[in-house]
Amino acid sequence: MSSTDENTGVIGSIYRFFSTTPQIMAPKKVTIIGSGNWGSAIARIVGNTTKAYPQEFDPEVRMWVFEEVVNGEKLSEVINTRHENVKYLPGKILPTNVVAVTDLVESCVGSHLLVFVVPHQFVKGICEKLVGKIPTDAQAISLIKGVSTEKKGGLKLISEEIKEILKIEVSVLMGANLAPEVANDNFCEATIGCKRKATDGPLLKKLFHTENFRINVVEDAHTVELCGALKNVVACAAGFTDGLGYGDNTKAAVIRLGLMETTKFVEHYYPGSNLQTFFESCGIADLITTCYGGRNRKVCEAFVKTGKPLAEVEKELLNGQSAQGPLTAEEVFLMMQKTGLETKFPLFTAVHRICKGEMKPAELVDCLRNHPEHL
Ligand SMILES: NC(=O)c1ccc[n+]([C@@H]2O[C@H](COP(=O)([O-])OP(=O)(O)OC[C@H]3O[C@@H](n4cnc5c(N)ncnc54)[C@H](O)[C@@H]3O)[C@@H](O)[C@H]2O)c1
Ligand SMILES: O=P(O)(O)OC[C@H](O)CO
Repeated sequence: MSSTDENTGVIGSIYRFFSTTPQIMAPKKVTIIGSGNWGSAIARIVGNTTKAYPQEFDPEVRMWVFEEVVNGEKLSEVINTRHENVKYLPGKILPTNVVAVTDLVESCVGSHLLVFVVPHQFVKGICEKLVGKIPTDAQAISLIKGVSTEKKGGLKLISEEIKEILKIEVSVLMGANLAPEVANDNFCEATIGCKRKATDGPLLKKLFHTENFRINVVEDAHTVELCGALKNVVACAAGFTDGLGYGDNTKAAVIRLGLMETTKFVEHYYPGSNLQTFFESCGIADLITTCYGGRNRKVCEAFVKTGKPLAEVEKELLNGQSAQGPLTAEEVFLMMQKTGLETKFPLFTAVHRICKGEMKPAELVDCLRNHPEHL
């Protein structure tokens, strides 16, 4: 269009109308990528908030389901007819506007808000399948607690992995959120880490904030995400000390030393983090809940008590759910090893070595006793 067309006649009027009138945004379509224990619990919230804010969100929420057959029935069909994820969140009804879709690409086509909530080892493969299939102006929020499985050294967050592959903005949501308790509508808090807090924060908050799920939005997204990932490693240590028969004082020491290592780790990889972020739900609160009530704790306690391999106890205790701590401990250890940092993080390192059978669980307490925080 020439500058003359912009200023004169009917075309000029139309041009001026569209360039001066605020754009009416179409309601955004939301897809939940994942339908495990947390994916299903969050679908109960997102299904309701999208209905409550029709100007902001399209009320139909698609949920990508990794198909499996449960008691002779396809899980996706059970979800779409009885509105219950009978395998990963039995006994809790999902809102009827949450629709299970088994084709990943189909579940995301036209969606402007992608909620990633799968065990972290599956993220890369999922994102690669979505390249070129989602709107270029889509954004994502990751609820995944883990780090990238990329093993070439250096640290890569899950949000960075998603952003790198899909070229979209990625925020995170972490917090003290045991899925069964959230699905029970018990009061709790969560933290959204959003680098574009002013522009994206309000919409993301609307998608998750409810009476019983209180959201705080902060800009320090790297810290929020790393707190979520590393607390799973600390939870393993808590499980080991539980398995060894130590009490709550020992667990409190695990939590405190785990927090000290977490702050140091974040400071090493993302200098300039905000100390206040560790006092959000994603920080100290998640450490507490996970070290008392989480699956990582449970599996690691049973590992010590039974002497069975971790994979076996996970299978026996979690019915297809996944404990992310041992894998995260390995990924974190490999990153630290590259730069000779492992001695500075003895708790993280010990968790990895115990999971791998290179160290006896009982040696963890020596490691806590000689922790650099006591020197
Ligand atoms: N469960 C919780 O209490 C909770 C709370 C907060 C955050 N999180 C985090 O949320 C993320 C997802 O956890 P979750 O509890 O929803 O999952 P989950 O532990 O219930 O994992 C099972 C899910 O993995 C899927 N799956 C299995 N094989 C797959 C494959 N090859 N490809 C893709 N998916 C596959 C299953 O279909 C199922 O949906 C994790 O990072 C976890 O740390 C969990
Ligand atoms: O059951 P876990 O150990 O995966 O922990 C679940 C949540 O992350 C707790 O906030």
